[in-house]
Amino acid sequence: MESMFQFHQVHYKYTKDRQAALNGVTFDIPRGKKTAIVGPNGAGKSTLIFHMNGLYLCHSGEVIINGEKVTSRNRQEWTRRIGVVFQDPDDQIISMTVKDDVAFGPLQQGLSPAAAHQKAADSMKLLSITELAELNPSELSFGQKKQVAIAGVVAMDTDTVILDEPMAFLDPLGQQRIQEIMDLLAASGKTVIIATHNMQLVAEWADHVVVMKHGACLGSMSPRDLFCSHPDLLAEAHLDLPPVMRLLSGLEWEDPSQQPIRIEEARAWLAGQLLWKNQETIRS
Ligand SMILES: Nc1ncnc2c1ncn2[C@@H]1O[C@H](COP(=O)(O)OP(=O)(O)OP(=O)(O)O)[C@@H](O)[C@H]1O
Repeated sequence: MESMFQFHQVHYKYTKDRQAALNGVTFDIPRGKKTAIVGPNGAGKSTLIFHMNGLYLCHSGEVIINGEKVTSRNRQEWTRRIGVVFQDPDDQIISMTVKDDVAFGPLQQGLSPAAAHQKAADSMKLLSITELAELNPSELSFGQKKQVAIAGVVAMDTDTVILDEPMAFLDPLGQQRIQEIMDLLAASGKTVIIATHNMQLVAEWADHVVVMKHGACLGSMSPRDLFCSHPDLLAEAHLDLPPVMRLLSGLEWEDPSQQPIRIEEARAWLAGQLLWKNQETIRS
């Protein structure tokens, strides 16, 4: 599997007197797949994301994007080529109207104003936020601002889209719409990466998962391997099983000799039916 991102022993400290936010992080993220970065608060997920589009340069180690090392010379190119939706939309929204804000990224990429505004209109339609187009972003709710920030990145039509906590503050309909858009982006061959605390979303949606804690990568694997074979890693990162898997982990036979098949296999099979039904069938 080809890698879109390779992190090798990456270190990053915000200030000299504080603990490193990234402390020798090594992992790969596959190209053209759906990856989730998980971990408790302060694990370093957002800091990792800031390294994925050249916004931050690591203090030691290397970040390789699409086979090319990120340096001070090429970092700005990655900012145009990798679309990132920040956790806080207020860090991202800068224009006086929603439509200008959504068109900002395509304009920065060099599109004509007419082409950029067409991309913006298409993107707002996709997110069902066309009615917000003429408003000033400062008048919007947090969830609406998040949708505007996502529309701005979708309008850039980059090969890789990274979303930091894409579902935070969205209502169920808004969450469903964003998940559909994440699927649409992935189905068109893009690499889609999210940082999330939502383990059900990881189980249902991701092909690959990176587990972070205290600025270190504890593991990089498929969700199935994480949830079925490495519950120890979940516990170490203070993460929970998805609700369906929690239910299955309570499944016990009173007399183990009466078990029709091995309990681990039964759980894995059921999880496969409930969570990974759209993905390759679970190994028996
Ligand atoms: N601007 C900053 N200045 C100083 N320290 C920072 C800054 N931003 C983050 N940190 C520190 O870096 C570490 C990693 O933070 P980061 O935001 O990357 O974690 P996270 O996994 O995204 O957390 P969350 O799930 O809460 O969003 C934390 O210890 C945090 O306090």
